[in-house]
Amino acid sequence: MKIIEVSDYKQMSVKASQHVIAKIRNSDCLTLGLATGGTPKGLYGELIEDHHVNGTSYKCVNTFNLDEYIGLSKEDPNSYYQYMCSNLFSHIDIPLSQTHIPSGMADDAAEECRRYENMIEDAGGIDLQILGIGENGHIGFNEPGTSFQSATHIVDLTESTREANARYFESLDEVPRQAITMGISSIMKSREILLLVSGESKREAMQKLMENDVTENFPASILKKHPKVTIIADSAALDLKRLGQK
Ligand SMILES: N[C@@H]1[C@@H](O)[C@H](O)[C@@H](COP(=O)(O)O)O[C@@H]1O
Repeated sequence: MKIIEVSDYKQMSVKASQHVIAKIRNSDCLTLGLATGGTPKGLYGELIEDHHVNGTSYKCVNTFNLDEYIGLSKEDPNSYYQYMCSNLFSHIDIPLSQTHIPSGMADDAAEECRRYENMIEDAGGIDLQILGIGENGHIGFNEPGTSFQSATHIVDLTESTREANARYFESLDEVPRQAITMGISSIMKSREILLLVSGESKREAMQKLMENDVTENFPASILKKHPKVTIIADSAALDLKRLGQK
């Protein structure tokens, strides 16, 4: 894992956007894995600005999002579909038909998981996956204890994850209890991974990621086994002195 330390959230977003833009510009056709949450919002803002200023085009980019809440329709303001439209898709030239997010309203959620996993495979896999990390080490919505072999699947969200995400909802009661998420094996199949980590609330997770063994109790630890992971972390999330790296 290569770690790039940046001063703050803005610099993390700028650095990440440079990485993504270079990748888009250097490929004929790119498949991006996208994340939601507060962390990648700044990255998406930078991509939008670059699209307007420098004209980077997304006409040949395909996207697959990591996850979606079960029970929220595409129209729901808290769905990840809406998040992606308002934070990125509506502001760039990507055809919506090339963007993919699991459906949280499928009659048969298990079938939707299989369909989604197959779609990623049929598209030739993910070239670059953007990831954030939960305070408990979750990636996508893969909570501690998730099998490293897991493909796209249905998850019961932990109370701590529901509480962490409650800030986007009117109340904790409104936060869905389940989600569809790409599995750990789906994420690990990506050819490259870019993990973004910002803020003091992620410091403990970052420390565990650096120091702990690879264990299903801390899902992000699997990233140590991936051949091409770059972590861009700000100094609030990194405490390099404590980690003995400075
Ligand atoms: N499913 C998402 C994850 O993909 C994200 O990484 C995590 C951290 O969110 P934030 O970036 O807001 O801290 O939150 C959610 O649970």
